[in-house]
Amino acid sequence: MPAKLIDGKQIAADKRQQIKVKVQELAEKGLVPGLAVILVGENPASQSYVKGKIRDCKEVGIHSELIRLPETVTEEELLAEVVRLNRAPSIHGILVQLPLPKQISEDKVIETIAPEKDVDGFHPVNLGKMMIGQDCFEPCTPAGIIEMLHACKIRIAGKHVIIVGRSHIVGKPASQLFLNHDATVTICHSRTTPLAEYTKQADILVVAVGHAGLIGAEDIKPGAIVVDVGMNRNADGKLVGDVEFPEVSQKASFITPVPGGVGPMTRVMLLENTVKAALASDGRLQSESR
Ligand SMILES: Nc1nc2c(c(=O)[nH]1)N[C@@H](CN(C=O)c1ccc(C(=O)N[C@@H](CCC(=O)O)C(=O)O)cc1)CN2
Repeated sequence: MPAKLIDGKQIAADKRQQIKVKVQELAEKGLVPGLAVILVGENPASQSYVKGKIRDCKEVGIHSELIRLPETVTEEELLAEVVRLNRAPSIHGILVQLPLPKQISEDKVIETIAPEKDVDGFHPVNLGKMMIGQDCFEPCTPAGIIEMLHACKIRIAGKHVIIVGRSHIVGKPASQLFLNHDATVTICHSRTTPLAEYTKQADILVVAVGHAGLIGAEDIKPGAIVVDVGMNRNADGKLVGDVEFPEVSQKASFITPVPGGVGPMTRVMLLENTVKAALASDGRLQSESR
């Protein structure tokens, strides 16, 4: 029987609706959540992702500011912008779109964002808190994956989760989040050989490498739950994941599509983190933020 589709687009749309209601309630209490997005340069993919984030904010009533800086901006100038936003009372969340040009240290930029405004969840303070199970901003892609599994009533506790990819944005934080949800976690990467010997053991397989066609039907066990985080353009310019969807969907029990799977969830978790940051900033409403 073919796998059930995990419809990230629909799950994210439902969640946006809930967030919109929450934002309206907060606005009535005098709190309008605010997100600042910094976009450096003209990378077409980044421009399109940022446009989507600003559109999402408008849809749910979050105040947004887009700060565009040229490709040639210096690290000092970018850091000064982050410091200004750290101090801006109407801004509760700051996101610097990645990747950044090579003259700028991404680590330095992320470490300059105030942890309480780090709605991307990339600051070492938030990553450290996540590691020890404290309340924090969880990185949007891993948090979105957990959220979509919950929405499909897929139990995580006790499952063997195999994550292929060890990036700071997805693989590493995803492994920690799954562990926090009582999964048994294995991380695989470019030096893991033979990869298929590992992926075939997964109850839940998360693939976040950026290599089209990396995982075929022979690489999974029957009934596995497959989450495809990959985003690649094929020869026809079509967006595809890391998983061979037509064949893998015949063997898996659940599968996420690309597009329409993890991507929309990443976007909606940013809105959720921004509302959380706004709530935490307001002494009157702090009890609602937990
Ligand atoms: N500061 C950050 N930079 C980057 C992040 C991030 O979480 N924070 N993640 C990625 C890009 N990204 C968000 O910024 C992102 C990528 C893709 C999507 C998405 O909705 N994809 C759609 C397809 C879009 C298309 O057609 O091109 C989908 O999968 O359906 C959302 C967010 C790197 N940088």
